[in-house]
Amino acid sequence: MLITNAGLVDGRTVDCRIDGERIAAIDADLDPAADESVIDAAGKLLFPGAIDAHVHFREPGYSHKETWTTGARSAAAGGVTTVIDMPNTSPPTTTGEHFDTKAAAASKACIDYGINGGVTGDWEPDSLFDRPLCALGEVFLADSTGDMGVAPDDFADAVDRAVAADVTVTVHAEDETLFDDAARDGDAGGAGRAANADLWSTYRTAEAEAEAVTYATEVGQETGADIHIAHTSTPEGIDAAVDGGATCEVCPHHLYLSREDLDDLGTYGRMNPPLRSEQRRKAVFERVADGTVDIVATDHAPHTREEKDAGLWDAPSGVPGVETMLPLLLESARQGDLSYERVVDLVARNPADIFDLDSKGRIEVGRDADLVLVDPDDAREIRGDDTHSKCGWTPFEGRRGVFPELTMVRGQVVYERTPDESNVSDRGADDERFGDVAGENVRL
Ligand SMILES: NC(=O)N[C@@H](CC(=O)O)C(=O)O
Ligand SMILES: [Zn+2]
Ligand SMILES: [Zn+2]
Repeated sequence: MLITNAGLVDGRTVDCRIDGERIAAIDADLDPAADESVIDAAGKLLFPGAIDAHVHFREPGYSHKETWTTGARSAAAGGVTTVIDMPNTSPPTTTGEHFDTKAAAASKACIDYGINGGVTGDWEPDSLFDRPLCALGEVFLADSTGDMGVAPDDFADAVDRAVAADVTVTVHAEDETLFDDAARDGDAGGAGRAANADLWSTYRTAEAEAEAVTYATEVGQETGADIHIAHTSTPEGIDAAVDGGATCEVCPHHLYLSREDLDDLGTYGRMNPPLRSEQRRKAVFERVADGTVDIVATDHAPHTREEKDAGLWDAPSGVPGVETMLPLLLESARQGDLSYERVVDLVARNPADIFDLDSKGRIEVGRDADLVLVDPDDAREIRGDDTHSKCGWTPFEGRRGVFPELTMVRGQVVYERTPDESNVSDRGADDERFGDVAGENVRL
């Protein structure tokens, strides 16, 4: 297959030949062979497939929220060609046997995936490290969905094991002892409690994040571990990660939403760590735009509407995001708030480097043909109804995103949207098609 006249983020316009699963040639002018299919990409941008290093695809155990089929389709429709899945499923991915159960579920995905191992008081590191893990984590320094919080000493022991196995440790960094319990205990409750969603941000303090990041990086420096801090939500957390020699990640919701959105979102804006002030959000965005932050990943954490329609203290934490990450970043690039090169660094190049995905993350001869074709001017309204996650809602309703027209995993088309000239239509089932390629574990 030949993709012709494709714009790359470095400013070149190239033809790109795909042979089997790999990129075979990139040149200004390649002649199509007699039997070669050609995609004319004139006016379009070609990106390396995005790598979402932080998703919760929920199987096994919570397939009413998401499955590997629906999660992977949602990813493909958003230009994500590789995901790394977190261990807070049921059973949790804390033993070799439980890893195998998840691997069987993941084999239904139409995109590639890594499976992380998890840590609890009764995990089985021997059997777990025997399996093809992508990374260890997220290791929860505070309880979140799944109640997998670990004590600091258990964390340090787990990091030792990860160093011995030469595996990166992804950390959920919040220090529960610094939560503002008075915010929770003082809430009068009663009707309309969901309107108090801002209390979640008061409760899970910014200090709790910065303190836990510092602790995790200290353990990392003592042991020589590669520490990756998940979902940093504050400038203080990001700076503590950088100062401590760790890599760090920011989620789209902490980039594009703040406490000011909670009146509208209610419990649909409850996640861990929580939304922060508009001032902090801007400081986080600056650090993403200027290269301080290593990656953007989604923490795609779907829950059903029924589950979210509860009082603030009962609703589950987490929001979906795998389908809207690249579209939101491309809209920021369209607006001039981020460079296209930076977008590629954040969602492809850097996650590939941090998680040792050697065949991914760059458009280069010999690498996997994980590719995303985009019309950079085609911004559309984001609507939960149009997304493919089983949960069917998005915290970004009504915002704009630049969605892919075509997504390819190792040379196979996994998502295609028929281009629509009117530029005002929705994305909808009629003009979309999914391929049924089986994804592969990136560690096999
Ligand atoms: N972020 C969240 O609020 N929720 C995540 C768990 C997590 O990443 O902490 C989930 O699995 O629902
Ligand atoms: Zn987390
Ligand atoms: Zn998470």
